[in-house]
Amino acid sequence: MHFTLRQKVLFKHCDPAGIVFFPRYAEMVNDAVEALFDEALDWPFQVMHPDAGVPTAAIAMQFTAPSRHGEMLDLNITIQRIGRSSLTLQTVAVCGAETRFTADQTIVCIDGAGRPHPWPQRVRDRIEKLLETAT
Ligand SMILES: CC(C)(COP(=O)(O)OP(=O)(O)OC[C@H]1O[C@@H](n2cnc3c(N)ncnc32)[C@H](O)[C@@H]1OP(=O)(O)O)[C@@H](O)C(=O)NCCC(=O)NCCSC(=O)c1cc(O)c2ccccc2c1O
Repeated sequence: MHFTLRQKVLFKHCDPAGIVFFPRYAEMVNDAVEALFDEALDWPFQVMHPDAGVPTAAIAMQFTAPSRHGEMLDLNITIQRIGRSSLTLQTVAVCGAETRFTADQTIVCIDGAGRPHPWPQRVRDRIEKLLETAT
């Protein structure tokens, strides 16, 4: 694991059944990736834009147990692979010892025109350093 975002389950995340509605999980994953870029990679989205971006090219999610209002989730991100312009990540959301969902995702570094672009060397160096230090 390379980065964790702690997220309390809020009223806005829950459906009338009182459990997190799955699109809110996708937003939580994006929030965790945004925090990864800000806090671990020193390339905050607000600095990245408008000359670059990191859209999601592919994502698959598995939901293994429901989450309820007030619970605390840890979104644990593991960087799995860096390519020329792609980055493959896995986010596992846990509440205590229980896994609530897993997201396998590939993001792609793009330029201002929306085309794939190699990771800036400074960012690649930080990612490769993180890859050496998985916990
Ligand atoms: C993402 C694309 C620009 C890729 O374009 P294209 O397919 O033409 O690129 P290549 O074939 O050259 O591949 C480049 C690179 O990507 C890898 N890749 C491409 N597709 C996939 C895939 N389906 N699965 C896995 N990997 C893929 C490929 O292997 C190459 O890897 P290398 O490492 O070898 O370079 C284009 O497909 C595109 O524009 N797609 C639409 C993206 C989109 O609309 N996503 C959803 C909404 S946007 C979004 O969610 C979003 C979230 C954020 O957090 C952002 C943060 C900051 C900025 C923007 C954000 C954002 O838009």
